[in-house]
Amino acid sequence: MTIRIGVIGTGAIGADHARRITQTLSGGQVVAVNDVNRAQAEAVVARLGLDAKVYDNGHELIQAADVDAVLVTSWGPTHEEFVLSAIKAGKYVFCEKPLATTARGCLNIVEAEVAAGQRLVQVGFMRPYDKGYQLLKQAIDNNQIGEPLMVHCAHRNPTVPDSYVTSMAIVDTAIHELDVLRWLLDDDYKTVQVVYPKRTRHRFEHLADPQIVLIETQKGVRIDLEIFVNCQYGYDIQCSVVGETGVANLPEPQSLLLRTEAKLATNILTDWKQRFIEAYDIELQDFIKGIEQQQLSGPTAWDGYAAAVAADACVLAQESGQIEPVVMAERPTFYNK
Ligand SMILES: NC(=O)C1=CN([C@@H]2O[C@H](COP(=O)(O)OP(=O)(O)OC[C@H]3O[C@@H](n4cnc5c(N)ncnc54)[C@H](O)[C@@H]3O)[C@@H](O)[C@H]2O)C=CC1
Ligand SMILES: O=C1[C@@H](O)[C@H](O)[C@@H](O)[C@H](O)[C@H]1O
Repeated sequence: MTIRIGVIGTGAIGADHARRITQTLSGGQVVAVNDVNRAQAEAVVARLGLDAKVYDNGHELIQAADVDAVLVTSWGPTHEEFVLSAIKAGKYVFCEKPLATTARGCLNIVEAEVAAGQRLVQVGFMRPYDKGYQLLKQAIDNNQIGEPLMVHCAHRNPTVPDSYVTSMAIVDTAIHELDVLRWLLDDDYKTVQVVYPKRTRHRFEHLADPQIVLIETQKGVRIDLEIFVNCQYGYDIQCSVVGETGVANLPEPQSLLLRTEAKLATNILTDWKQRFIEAYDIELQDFIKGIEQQQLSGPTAWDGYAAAVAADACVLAQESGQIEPVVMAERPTFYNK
């Protein structure tokens, strides 16, 4: 059985997901694409040699009888309407982060999915599929470092475009940590605060960069998360969990270690697409497998909501300079593990 997939938004990650479905994964075929920039959708069809219809409107694509499942990879503010439309049509939907740009928007999706009575939504949080994060989780779950007490994280991008504004450090970038740390620690968040170090000169005037997010979890773990999106030198993701009896560090991506010209050197990646390439493959393969088995198991709409609640609190904290509470709705039993 081949799952017929429609892709809404054929920009950077939409095109990359279409490529992996077509060239790397099994069980799926891209049969429909849509982008507000039609020429871009047509270019992706041509470049990947897809046998896919180009739709003028994402909602029409969702309704199409020959589309079994939908990938929402358009800009964040459009996600909620497309995911709701897919749920209404009873179709499986993989939505890139953020599930919606506000917690309220995510809750609308949660409520629609619960009312549909079936898990239809998987959120594109790929880090729980990353082998490095899985090793970290095993170390914690197997009590190799004792009870986690503190986590030190860094999320560094070499540069960002000038359309990137201060709140995007949270809703676009830190959202990955806000998701993966809940999963890693099996915990939820209690409070957040954002503090601003000295600003780098390698940024646009409107952007506060870097930023440090300070988080307290419900179990009392303290997290410091550095977001530095114009760090110049590479795409660098760090995570170090300090427990009562040891420390577990996120492994570096595999890279050749060179001894030459009196130097010990290894390359640092510069592109998020490469850093998590395997995790993206595995998450989407898992989505396709989940549809085949009619049981999705990846990050849920509730996970999307939980990250968004924390993100909303962080954005408030960016503006207030205060410690802000993270207040979640009660989790529907539908999402019990
Ligand atoms: N999981 C991850 O690591 C990553 C996730 N993302 C997420 O994926 C989404 C897309 O990001 P990128 O591909 O980097 O952006 P992009 O700007 O390269 O592509 C987005 C595409 O969506 C199209 N689009 C916008 N509104 C639309 C609408 N109403 N209907 C149809 N098409 C529409 C745009 O024309 C554009 O081609 C964002 O939500 C972003 O946060 C992006 C990069 C990495
Ligand atoms: O999701 C992503 C981008 O949208 C975001 O802009 C980057 O900061 C992240 O590192 C990348 O993983």
